[in-house]
Amino acid sequence: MIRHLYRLCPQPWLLLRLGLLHAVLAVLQGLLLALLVPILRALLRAEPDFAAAEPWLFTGAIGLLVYAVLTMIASPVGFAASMQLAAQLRHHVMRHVTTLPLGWFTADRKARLARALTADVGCVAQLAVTIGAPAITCVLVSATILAVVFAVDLRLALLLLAVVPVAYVTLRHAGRVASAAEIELEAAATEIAARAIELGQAQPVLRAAGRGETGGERLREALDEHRRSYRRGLGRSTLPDLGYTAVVMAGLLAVLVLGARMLLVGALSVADTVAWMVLAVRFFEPLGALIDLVGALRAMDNAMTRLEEIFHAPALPRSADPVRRVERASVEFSRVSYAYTDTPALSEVSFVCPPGTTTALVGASGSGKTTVTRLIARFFDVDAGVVRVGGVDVRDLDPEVLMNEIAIVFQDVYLFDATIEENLRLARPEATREELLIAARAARLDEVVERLPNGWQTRVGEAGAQLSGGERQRVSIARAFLKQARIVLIDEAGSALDPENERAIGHAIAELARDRERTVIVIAHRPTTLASADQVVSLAGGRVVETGAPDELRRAGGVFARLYHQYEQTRGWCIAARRDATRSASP
Ligand SMILES: Nc1ncnc2c1ncn2[C@@H]1O[C@H](COP(=O)(O)OP(=O)(O)OP(=O)(O)O)[C@@H](O)[C@H]1O
Repeated sequence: MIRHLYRLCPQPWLLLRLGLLHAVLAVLQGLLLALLVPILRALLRAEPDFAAAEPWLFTGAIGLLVYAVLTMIASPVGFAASMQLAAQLRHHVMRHVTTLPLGWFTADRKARLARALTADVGCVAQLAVTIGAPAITCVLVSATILAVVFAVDLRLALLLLAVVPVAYVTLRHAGRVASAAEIELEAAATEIAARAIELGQAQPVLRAAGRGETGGERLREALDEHRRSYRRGLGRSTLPDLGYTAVVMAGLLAVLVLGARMLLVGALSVADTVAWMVLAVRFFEPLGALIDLVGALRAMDNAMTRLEEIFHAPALPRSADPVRRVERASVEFSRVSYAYTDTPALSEVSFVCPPGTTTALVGASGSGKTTVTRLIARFFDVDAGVVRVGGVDVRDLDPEVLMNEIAIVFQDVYLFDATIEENLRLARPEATREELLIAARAARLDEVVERLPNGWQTRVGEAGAQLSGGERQRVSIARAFLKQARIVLIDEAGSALDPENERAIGHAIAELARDRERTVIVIAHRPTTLASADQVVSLAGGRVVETGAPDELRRAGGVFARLYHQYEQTRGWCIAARRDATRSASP
């Protein structure tokens, strides 16, 4: 367990100091109790010898003073160690998960991550101090008393020692049972977290289906299972816990009976018998307390194992000598294949986007367009082939350099619950006010900001809920401008936006593409975006079926021509529908 903790906590100095402090306190406590032997021998006799007891009493008083001071020091050290450990662990986990491929983030793993950052880190940081330290004290107090008794009376020491292996075996068994119960309970708690997240995310769907109130069955099942796990765990732990307590109590009873018998037969003096009884009680008392600590220690060990599982999730490999400069903003796919599961999402995909051009990716739903953009941003690594940015394999590029070169405009833009300015500055925190305004103007975000009650300081709400989908996308496009990334990946909204957002976003994308320094790759749905692209890459079933200039492909009458026709028709219907709606609304 200590090795476990050391592996997880790379700077364990505070913890080490705390452990040492508690070890000293425990040994001191044992030695102070040992003073009882000479003190009682001097005082419990027909004519008490105060002079003989005096130096021991004085030593005891000094010892108690030192003990009190060390106890006072231990408390803030424990608090600081717990805080430091929690901060280190959380930092460590967060740094690692940012290097994981996006495929790692399944719903269950996200729930596990949430539990790891809250419950597991909290458990390790708190228990290492509140349970680890008392456990050291319990073991060392008993060990010191045993050593003292060895020095005073070998027979009594051997008697105490005889209890230790039996207690150890029963304690180990109780610990194992508690550990298994904790693992089961934590799995049930993680399931609750996953179902709660799912219930929150699925609210719009459930309400649309009229099941807003009844849609929580899966969460209810998870809660019931948690309750059952808890009960099962309690049931399983009761007997081993009682077994251990019985061993300790039996040991204490045997020792007390033997002490009384030795007194009666004259083998022990009254003073030694009283000292022996006190030492025996103080030997067994901490041993007995270990049963309450062992469950918590096992829980802490399990939490560390779960944290380690996250650390063992393989990060995207980093080149030992990464390329730190991208010369050209070109993007190239060379016979790229990729599969999320068994079915390939992309097969042998090849195309080139020269620097400063705009490439429109088209294809039916599920044809692999989003996967292409994810591979450029290296959310995952290809199974075969190579993705190159500026002529360099993205796996050889420094991840930070790659991310600096790329800006992504998703269809569903996630905004943080902060002000609109803070959300924009995420792209470049050091940007000047002037740069912020230029980016906002280019993305037509300035019109949105003007309308908001607190302008730039308006909070956008959780996940940006205060803004419409189109407005959120404008924030995302403004981020791309502000970042001055040379490669921009855009997933244009497929569903119809309101006319104002549609016009604004159309202009903003055209503005992005106008810059001849910038390479734009857009999953395009709007005929104007398609028509203005330098080239079109048509995908079907994860393969490239056509590449060429939009006009050429329209004349060729293939996949692109069909899709283009469909998009035009959809737009036509939308415009007609809007016109009808406007007419019927007018008096
Ligand atoms: N995270 C994932 N896990 C498993 N399979 C996935 C995942 N994401 C996409 N796929 C599968 O990979 C294939 C390509 O998906 P992709 O999202 O790239 O298509 P797309 O052309 O962007 O579709 P759409 O236009 O509907 O967004 C599909 O068969 C899809 O089901």
